[in-house]
Amino acid sequence: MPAVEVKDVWRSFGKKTVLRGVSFEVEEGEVFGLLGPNGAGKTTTLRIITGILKPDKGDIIVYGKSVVREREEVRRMISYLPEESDVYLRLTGYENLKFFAMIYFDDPKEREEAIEEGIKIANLGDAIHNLTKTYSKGMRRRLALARTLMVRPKLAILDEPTSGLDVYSSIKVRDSIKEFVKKTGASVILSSHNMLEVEYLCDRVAFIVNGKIITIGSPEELKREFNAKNLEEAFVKATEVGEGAA
Ligand SMILES: Nc1ncnc2c1ncn2[C@@H]1O[C@H](COP(=O)(O)OP(=O)(O)OP(=O)(O)O)[C@@H](O)[C@H]1O
Repeated sequence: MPAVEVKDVWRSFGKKTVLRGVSFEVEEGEVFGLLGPNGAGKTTTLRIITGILKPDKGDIIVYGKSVVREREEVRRMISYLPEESDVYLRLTGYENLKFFAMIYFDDPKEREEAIEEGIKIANLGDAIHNLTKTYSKGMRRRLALARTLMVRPKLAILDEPTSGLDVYSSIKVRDSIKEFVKKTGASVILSSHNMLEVEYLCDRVAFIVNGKIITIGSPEELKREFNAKNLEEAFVKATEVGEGAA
């Protein structure tokens, strides 16, 4: 059984159809990337998988449970890093982690373990005890990622985890994601515009254009399929075909 089955998902906003029958599967322990031009429907797809948005048609099955019919059960398995996630600026990094651990866990031991895990993932050293309003963008993003992963979800959904970060912060974020998957065996679905990131992190990638999946494969398979030197070239070739066809 796949960890996640996205089945023929459709979604419109007003008259605009944004997702047109999106389907894909993600295995347990797999990092799956959604790549597509601006406005292709990546964030909408991710938000529908989390249950924040409802599909007009279709369903998503997460570890055997339907997002549409068993939303609460699914939500307990998922943790979501939105593209614009921010942290509470009047709290320290540590207090941010504690706050989220308190929302998530009733058991004090589980809470403490999550906070410890969050401190490790954020890897901010003594700055974890500083107010987050003094943090750089990269430090805030690492804290937001820590808060997302520390609760050990079975499925982490990460919307452009390194968007706007410099190369050093990006490397730290990517390494944390890799480490998380290795340690927990969880699945990850992420969206990104960064081809290097996708090649480094993702076992398989879906190219999405105009709300439709054009192709799915490992970075190596996609390069072969489009006779491309790198994923960027494969992406350009695939999306030109997709946009023309749409
Ligand atoms: N709540 C909403 N109301 C109306 N239109 C929306 C809403 N959310 C998304 N859209 C539209 O749906 C389309 C897809 O948006 P989405 O954010 O899913 O794309 P994306 O692939 O994540 O883009 P980007 O790479 O720019 O983040 C866009 O045209 C967007 O304007």
